[in-house]
Amino acid sequence: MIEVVGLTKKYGSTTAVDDLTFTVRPGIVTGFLGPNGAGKSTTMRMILGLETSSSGRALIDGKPYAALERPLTQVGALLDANWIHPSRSAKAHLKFLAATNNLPTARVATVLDLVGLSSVANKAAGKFSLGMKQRLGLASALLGDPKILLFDEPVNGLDPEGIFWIRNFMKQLASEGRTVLVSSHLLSEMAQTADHLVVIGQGRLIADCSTADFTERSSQSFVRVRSPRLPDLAAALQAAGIASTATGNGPDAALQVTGTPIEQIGDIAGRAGVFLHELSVQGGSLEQAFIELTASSVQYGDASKAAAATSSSGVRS
Ligand SMILES: Nc1ncnc2c1ncn2[C@@H]1O[C@H](COP(=O)(O)OP(=O)(O)OP(=O)(O)O)[C@@H](O)[C@H]1O
Repeated sequence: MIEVVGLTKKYGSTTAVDDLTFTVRPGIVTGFLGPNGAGKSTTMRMILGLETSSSGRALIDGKPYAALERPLTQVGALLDANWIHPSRSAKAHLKFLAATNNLPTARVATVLDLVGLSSVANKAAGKFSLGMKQRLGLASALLGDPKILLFDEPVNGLDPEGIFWIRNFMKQLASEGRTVLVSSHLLSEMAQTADHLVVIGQGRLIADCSTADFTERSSQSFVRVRSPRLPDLAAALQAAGIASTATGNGPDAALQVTGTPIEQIGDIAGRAGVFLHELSVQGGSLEQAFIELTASSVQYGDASKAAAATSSSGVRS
C-alpha cells in the first residue's frame, strides 16, 4: 500500500504538489490522472525518495522509501524508458541491475520472458523501438519481484498494439495482488485501464473515487431537441418547470435539456402541439468534462469538498 499524507513540494514560488492526501491499495490498478504539469511526476518521485518533500510524507507499507530494506524487492518503478545504456543488450542491462542490487541472476530470464523480450535479449537496447524500451523498463521494475509498482505515463508515444499490451500487463500485475499506480494525462486511457482514480490539477486533489463513479459524474448526458417551433417548446418546458438551453443556428438550432427523462420532454412537446424533428439522448464528452474539471480554478476551491464527499459516500472503502 502507498500512503500519501499532506504531501507538498515547492520549487521557489511554484507549488508543484499542494497538500496531497490519498491511498493506493493493492489488487487494483489506480490511475494517477492530471493534465501536463499537474504534479504527477513530482509526486511519484517523492514516493520513490528521488525528491524531498517540502512538507507531508509518502509511505510505502508504512515506511518512507529511504527506510526500506532492499527497496527493489519491495517497489519497482518505470519513470523514463530512455535511461538505458544504448550499446548494452537487454540481458546485459538486467544482469547489471541484478548484480548491483544483489538480486538473483535467475530473475533476468524470468522477467525477459514476462515482458516478451526473450528473443531479442542479446540485441543492443539502443536499437529498440519505444515499445520495446518500455517493455525493458517494465522488466527492470519487476526484477526484484516487488509488490508495489509505479509507472509514469507508460503508454506515451506507443502504438495501439503497445498500448493494449501495457494495459493488460498492468491489469495482470494488479490481479496478482500487487499495488499498481499508473500516471496519465488522458482520461480516456485511464478509463480503460484503472479501477480507481486519483485526479489532480495544479498539484491539488480533485477527485479520489472509482473510475466508474468518476466517468459517470463527468460525462453527464442531456437530451437534444430540434423543432421548427423551438421558442414554443422552450416556453412549454419552462411552464413545466424545466430549464432548457438554446444551441446552434439555422438547421443546427436545438434545445438542450439536462436532468429530465426524454419521455417527459416528448410528452410536453406533444401536449403543446409542437412537431419535433429530433429528440435524442446525447452523451457528454468525457475528455471535455475532464479538461473543464482540471482547468477550472473554481473547481480547485472545491477539491477538498469533492474529496470529502467521495470518501463519505464510501467509494474508497
Ligand atoms: N525540478 C524542478 N524545478 C522547478 N520546477 C519544477 C521541477 N520539476 C517540476 N517542476 C514544476 O512542477 C510542476 C509539476 O510538474 P510535474 O512534472 O510533476 O507534472 P506532471 O503532472 O508530471 O506533468 P507532465 O505529464 O507534463 O510530466 C510544473 O509546473 C513543473 O514545471
